[in-house]
Amino acid sequence: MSAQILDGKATAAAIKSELSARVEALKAKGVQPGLGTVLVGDDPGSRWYVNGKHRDCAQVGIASLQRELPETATQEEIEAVVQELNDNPECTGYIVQLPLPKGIDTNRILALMDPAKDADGLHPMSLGKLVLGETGPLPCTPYAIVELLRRHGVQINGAHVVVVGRGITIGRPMPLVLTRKSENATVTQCHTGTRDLAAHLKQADIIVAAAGVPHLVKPEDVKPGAAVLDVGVSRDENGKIVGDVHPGVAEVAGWVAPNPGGVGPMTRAQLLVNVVEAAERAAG
Ligand SMILES: Nc1nc2c(c(=O)[nH]1)N[C@@H](CN(C=O)c1ccc(C(=O)N[C@@H](CCC(=O)O)C(=O)O)cc1)CN2
Repeated sequence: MSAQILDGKATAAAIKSELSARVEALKAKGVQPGLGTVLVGDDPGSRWYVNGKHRDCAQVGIASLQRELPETATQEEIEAVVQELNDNPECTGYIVQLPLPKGIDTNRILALMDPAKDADGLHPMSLGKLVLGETGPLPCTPYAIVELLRRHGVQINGAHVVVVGRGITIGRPMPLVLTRKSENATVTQCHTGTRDLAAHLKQADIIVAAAGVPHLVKPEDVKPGAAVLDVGVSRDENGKIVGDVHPGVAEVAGWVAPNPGGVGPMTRAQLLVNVVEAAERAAG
């Protein structure tokens, strides 16, 4: 038996169509949402993600403000762009594309952003709100994962979720999102230093694989019927994505979020949700 697909492309398209109506309603009140992006350096993957975010904005009626700096940009030059977006009234929300080049203090850049314009949920104040159970923007990929599961009817309430990874955009915030009363999951956080990862994975109703280790999750590690979301990105010698989940897992799991085509497109859609929600909050 083969797993059902958690189709991120189709689900993202549905979310974007819902957002178009909400953007129209904002415009009718005289509010034009505008997403800013800060891209530093020439990593082709980051450029692709940022261009995709602006294509999405055009589709739903959100204005775009694109800022680019060379790989050699200094901390001060990046901070000047962040300050400009903080002060720019046309920018209602923005993101700094990660990772930043080596030598740049990422946490200092994130902390300098106006928290009211944090579209990524990665400002220390937004992460603090998440810990405290207050309303604020959620980090886009954890938000995307919850929404992808919810819209496919996969039960999160009471589920045992094993998250593999501890990076800033997924692994760290994921358990905070899943253990909120509204999601009510029980979470085990694993990472590349976990002893006997397979024993933890075997217990999971839902697996979120975000370690960046090709084919880390193998078919024999997965409980039959579990939902498995592949969020790891490694590249083979031809530049093709190799995920954290072995293709054979689809024969054991009940649900699989493929990579590409699963959580990635949903991450972009949830960024737009954050932009629209912030504009709605500001419009009152
Ligand atoms: N400031 C941020 N930086 C990064 C984030 C983030 O949420 N905020 N997440 C990732 C990159 N990312 C968004 O920025 C992202 C990753 C993947 C996709 C996506 O649609 N992927 C496609 C495949 C694309 C390919 O072939 O390379 C898919 O999964 O189908 C969108 C956005 C790190 N940085």
